[in-house]
This record gives sequence, C-alpha cells and structure tokens, in this order.
Amino acid sequence: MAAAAATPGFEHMGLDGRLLRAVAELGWAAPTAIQAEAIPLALEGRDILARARTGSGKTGAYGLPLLQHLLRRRRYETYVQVLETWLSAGAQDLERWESRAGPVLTPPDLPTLTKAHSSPSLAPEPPQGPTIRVKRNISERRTVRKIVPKRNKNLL
Ligand SMILES: Nc1ncnc2c1ncn2[C@@H]1O[C@H](COP(=O)(O)OP(=O)(O)OP(=O)(O)O)[C@@H](O)[C@H]1O
Repeated sequence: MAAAAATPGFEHMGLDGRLLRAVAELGWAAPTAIQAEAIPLALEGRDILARARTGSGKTGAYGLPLLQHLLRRRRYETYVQVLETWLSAGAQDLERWESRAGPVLTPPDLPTLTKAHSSPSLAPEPPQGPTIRVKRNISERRTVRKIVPKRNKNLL
C-alpha cells in the first residue's frame, strides 16, 4: 500500500514505541492517507466514521489506536479481565490455563504480569518442623520476642 505523499511518519503520532517497532517491521514507512487522518483523532479518543477504498490501510487506521489503548490499560483492569476470562472459561486448573494463555498474555517483549504466590495454597501442608513459640512481652514499650524451641519449653 503506497503511503500518502508528504505525510509525516508514524513516529509523530504519539504511538507507543512497541507499535512503532511493529510498523517498521512491517515495512510501513509512512501512514496512508486514511491512517494519517484517523490515527491522531482515534488516539485522542474521538469517535470516527471514515470511508476509504479497499486496500487503503483502514485496518491499520483503527487497529493501531485500538492496540495502543490495550497497551495503555492499567494493570488492574488487565488483571480483572484475565480473572473474568479464566472464570468464564471454567478452567479448573490454573496452571494449565496459564500455560495456554501465558504466551498470549505476555508476549516476550511486553511488560509481564508476574504471578503472585501470596495466596494460600490448596495443596496439603508440608510436615511441620520443630515448633517455635513466640512470647511477647507487651508490658514493655518495645516488643521483645523470645524464640524458644519446643524442647526448651520448660524455660518459658
Ligand atoms: N502505512 C502503510 N504502508 C505500507 N503498507 C501498508 C500501510 N498500511 C497498510 N498497508 C498494507 O496495505 C495492504 C492493505 O491494507 P488493509 O488491508 O489495511 O486495507 P483496508 O483498507 O483495510 O482493506 P479492506 O477494505 O480490504 O479491508 C496490506 O497489505 C497492509 O499491510
């Protein structure tokens, strides 16, 4: 698709660097006419009704702003969306679901959502080691902790 004559490059549109790299990899040196008009307006959040002939680059005209919007979404929104997808899919096994969705959710050159391990595990508790009792002396201003192994509990 030929770019519009004298059209500034994609880099002047405020597109995310990752999209600029993708566009360069596609060999798109400059936006087509419909892209040059539509992308800046779409990035501003304006509603657009556009018409251009087939093969004129309309897909990029709406696709690039759409991708930019998705890339800029806050992590929390993405997290909620991932959870909703997971729940609606009815997957029983989070690990299996992640192994399927992981490559889609976190392409190698995008910032990743790291998995948190703070939730309680459903796996049976591992055998406990020696019991350690903690005694706090709350009568003092500073909390004093005494850690006394069970075998020395007679010291308490
Ligand atoms: N800025 C650009 N520079 C060079 N090539 C481009 C550019 N934008 C799109 N193209 C290429 O032009 C071709 C046609 O683009 P595209 O399919 O987006 O057009 P379209 O207007 O959406 O077509 P249709 O009306 O058939 O849906 C594709 O091969 C696409 O990769």
